[in-house]
Amino acid sequence: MNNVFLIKYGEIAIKGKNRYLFENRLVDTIRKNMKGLGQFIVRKEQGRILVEPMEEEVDKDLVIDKLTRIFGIIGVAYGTKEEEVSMEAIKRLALHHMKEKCQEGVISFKVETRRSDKRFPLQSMEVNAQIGEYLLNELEGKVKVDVHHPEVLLMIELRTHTYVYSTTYKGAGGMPYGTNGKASLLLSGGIDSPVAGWMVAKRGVEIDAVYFHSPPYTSERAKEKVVDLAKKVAEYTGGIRVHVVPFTEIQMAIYEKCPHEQLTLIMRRIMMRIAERIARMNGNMALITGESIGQVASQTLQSLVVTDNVVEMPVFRPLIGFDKEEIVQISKKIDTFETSILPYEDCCTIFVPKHPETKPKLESIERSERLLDDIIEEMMLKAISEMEIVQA
Ligand SMILES: Nc1ncnc2c1ncn2[C@@H]1O[C@H](COP(=O)(O)OP(=O)(O)OP(=O)(O)O)[C@@H](O)[C@H]1O
Repeated sequence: MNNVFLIKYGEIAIKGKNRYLFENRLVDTIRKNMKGLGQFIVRKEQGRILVEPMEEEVDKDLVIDKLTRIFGIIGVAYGTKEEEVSMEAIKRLALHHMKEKCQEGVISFKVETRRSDKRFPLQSMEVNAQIGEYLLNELEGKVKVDVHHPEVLLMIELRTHTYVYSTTYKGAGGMPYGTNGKASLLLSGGIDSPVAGWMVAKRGVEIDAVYFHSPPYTSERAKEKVVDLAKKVAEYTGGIRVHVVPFTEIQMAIYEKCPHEQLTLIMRRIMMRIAERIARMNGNMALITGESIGQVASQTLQSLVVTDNVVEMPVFRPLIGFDKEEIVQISKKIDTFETSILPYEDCCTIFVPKHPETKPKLESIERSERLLDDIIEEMMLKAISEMEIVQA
């Protein structure tokens, strides 16, 4: 009898001929994320992925915490396994499991069997009945069957081997990371952009991040905060590269040359242009931001349209229709909230105009940007050549 983690996956099971590619990717991600937690065998078996510890001592809670963060997994069960598929094997596992549950004070149970190996001579219902009866006899007086509200739902899975468990922990859902192309996230130190990145990564898109840093107006701590946020999101993805782009000179130039009510928008458009170039350098197909309609002046519909107009790549804004409270809820769930609310300055807030334009006209913004024509290309190239890449 061995301990085993059974991985249940959802959507990828319906991907037809591509199914094995998605499964293999999920197996790879699991292997990668288990590093540092011990030695494990990770393998596929008829619609499940099994993670088997090779050592006696594993921190079960830590492993479950890691596994339930991996995109593509909908549930993780911790149970026991016997090599053979037989009534004797099922009985050994079931009795062992229910004895442990009795010690925890459990008395009522129900047996449910999944028989993916149809060669097994008994039907699922017959297995349920026979194992139920066996447990009642073996644990006489200590347990009873309750088919409506059992304290323990004892699950038996008959695949190439026999598995028994009773608790399934909810997984992150979504699609296996890296199965849906690559995109660049414009990551600031706020609440929204880490959530936006997490949401797109959850759909299987591999992400890297671009952060615009404006020393001395933004401190080293502000930069570390952004890297910390990327690390939090990386707990779901298995690592994120953060491109830290020096932005002070560009910001000062905009401040000196352009109308102040247009500062934020022009700055945002230049951020987009630089991010698009970095994305191309990395073979990425799209940009991601944390904007939602109407949240601040630079996020009115008109502003978003003017921002998009400067790049060719599609810009994904997964939070577009979300209220702040809804975004906060997700950021708490994925554990970025506490870091996001740390009070370090943001390069956008420092140069914020007193009266920002809320209904910008593209022609007017482009006219102002022409004031930067003779310097901006060189400045953008310099910023990209001086950017620092931090592995989060
Ligand atoms: N310094 C920066 N570096 C990289 N991206 C940025 C930066 N500042 C803003 N962005 C991008 O622009 C979007 C809008 O920024 P803005 O400051 O208007 O919104 P916000 O509500 O503060 O967003 P967030 O909470 O993500 O900071 C952010 O979600 C982010 O994607």
